[in-house]
Amino acid sequence: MTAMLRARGLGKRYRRRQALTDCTLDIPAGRVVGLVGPNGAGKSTLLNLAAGMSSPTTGEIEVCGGRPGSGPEQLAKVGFVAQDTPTYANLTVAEHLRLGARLNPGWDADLARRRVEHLGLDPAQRAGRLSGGQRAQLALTIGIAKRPDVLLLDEPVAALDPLARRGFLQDLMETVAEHGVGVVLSSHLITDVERVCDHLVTLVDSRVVLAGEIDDLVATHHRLTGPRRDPATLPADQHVVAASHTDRQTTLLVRTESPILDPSWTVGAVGLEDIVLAYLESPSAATSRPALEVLR
Ligand SMILES: Nc1ncnc2c1ncn2[C@@H]1O[C@H](COP(=O)(O)OP(=O)(O)OP(=O)(O)O)[C@@H](O)[C@H]1O
Repeated sequence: MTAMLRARGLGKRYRRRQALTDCTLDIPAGRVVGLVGPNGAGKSTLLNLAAGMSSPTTGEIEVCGGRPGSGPEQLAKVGFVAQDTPTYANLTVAEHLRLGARLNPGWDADLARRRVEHLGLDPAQRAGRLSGGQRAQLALTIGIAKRPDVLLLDEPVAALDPLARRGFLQDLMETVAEHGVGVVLSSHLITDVERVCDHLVTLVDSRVVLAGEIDDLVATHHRLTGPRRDPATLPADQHVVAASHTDRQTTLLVRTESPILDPSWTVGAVGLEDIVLAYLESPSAATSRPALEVLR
């Protein structure tokens, strides 16, 4: 099956700023991918490259088997809602939907109308008069109604209140279940990512430091607690992501595919948020070792 997103040595440089470095990814079709990382890590840069809004400085990227932005067929496959949720201030909600219908061959007018009704958006209201969250919902509605194979969403829930956020994520999951659309969404809310995504890509300082199926990532990371010990003495297949010590005790976050057999450790499970935070907190350690890629 054609990968939803495939990148090889992908890099993007803006003058003196390296925004994405040597990014290599293989994301299978139909996944819901959470793209996480600190401010300025390169998330929008990766989404813009995938949408064909900018071109790579180095390497290559394919989305649904095609080069981003390479023609009408490719453009129809990809829905993109940029971070600033672009809408036309002087066009009404209804005019946005008419424009969407005119520009997109696969437009689902019924879905768009139902979603606007459900959100309580006034079709006669100009987009410039909508609240930030309502504008985001309108942009998202257009992205979904286009019926793309892949939907790229740059911080889609950032402007939404908690109820609207939950509603949006539910709608998104329904769309995924009904139409099998793949999604890449960037977010700072790891709990949201854990709830709706099955695949994770973590960027730190322009590099991918952790990528893979979320279930696999959670299954291969463990918290070890035991008598104080130098992490360098661990077996080679136990990769230490984070370490903390008291006088007598050592606590480690390790990644390993193998069972932990050493009886001096108490082994505990680690949630996705703690795993991601550990990688974000130690960017130097993350960049000095190869990114973990767990693929089934
Ligand atoms: N058009 C541009 N011109 C120059 N530098 C840019 C441009 N776009 C992004 N950058 C730089 O590239 C780096 C990555 O930015 P990017 O917007 O991809 O980060 P991000 O992970 O999406 O951040 P955030 O979470 O704050 O949205 C940053 O250092 C940013 O300043």
